[in-house]
Amino acid sequence: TQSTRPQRLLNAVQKNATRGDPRSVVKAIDDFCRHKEWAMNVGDEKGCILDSVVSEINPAAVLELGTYCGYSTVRIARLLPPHAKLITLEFNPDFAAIARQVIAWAGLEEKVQLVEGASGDWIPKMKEQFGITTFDLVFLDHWKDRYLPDTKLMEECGLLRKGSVLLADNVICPGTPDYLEYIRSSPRYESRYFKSHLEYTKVEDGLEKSVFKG
Ligand SMILES: CCc1ncnc2c1ncn2[C@@H]1O[C@H](/C=C/CNC(=O)c2cc(-c3ccc(F)cc3)cc(O)c2O)[C@@H](O)[C@H]1O
Ligand SMILES: [Mg+2]
Repeated sequence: TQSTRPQRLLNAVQKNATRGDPRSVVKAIDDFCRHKEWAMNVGDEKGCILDSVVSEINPAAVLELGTYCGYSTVRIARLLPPHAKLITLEFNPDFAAIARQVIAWAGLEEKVQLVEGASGDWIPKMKEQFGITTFDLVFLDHWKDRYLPDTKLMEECGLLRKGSVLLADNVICPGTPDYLEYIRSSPRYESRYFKSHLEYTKVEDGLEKSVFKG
């Protein structure tokens, strides 16, 4: 049977990365996507911006929306302090299965809780299911038309505190116009655009970093 791109990406990790070495897992995926098959990981250029935001916040509780193959999950989790937790939501079971193996290869299972299901169903359950009060950082990288409804849902569920940071991928390409309009015009957020490029290409894209004012 034909393999899928995520399966071929996982094979590249298992072939080229060292078990327990997150940096080598990130490099193996970037090499695969740059030289073999493009895939929608945040990538190395935007990934460095993600790294700097994570390091600046030093978060205890992170939520990632849209795991895909686990590239950004590994990028974030490798920088987390001991006892910090990253919860990542993924509703495609095939992608979730690949991501679990990528996260395991990096040796980061202890820091990551991959939850299979739709963000809209799980965001309201975060407190009761995982004992989360608020998130210090949320990385939005799932369907682009879900960024805005899920942000409003997180507000309603009291999952954001004064200083919580939302970091959104792809605000230019493919684009998230309704989310950008909302977050940039809302008095409850301080937003900043980090200009970059679409992963593994020269096309413009960027990350929008928004701090919740409470
Ligand atoms: C229902 C809520 C919900 N709950 C839980 N999981 C959810 C979910 N909605 C989606 N997922 C999962 O998240 C991932 C989807 C991610 C969607 N990402 C892009 O579409 C994208 C595209 C380009 C690009 C493509 C082609 C181009 F030409 C240019 C750019 C570049 C990028 O960086 C991109 O992130 C998958 O694993 C979904 O299963
Ligand atoms: Mg993306």
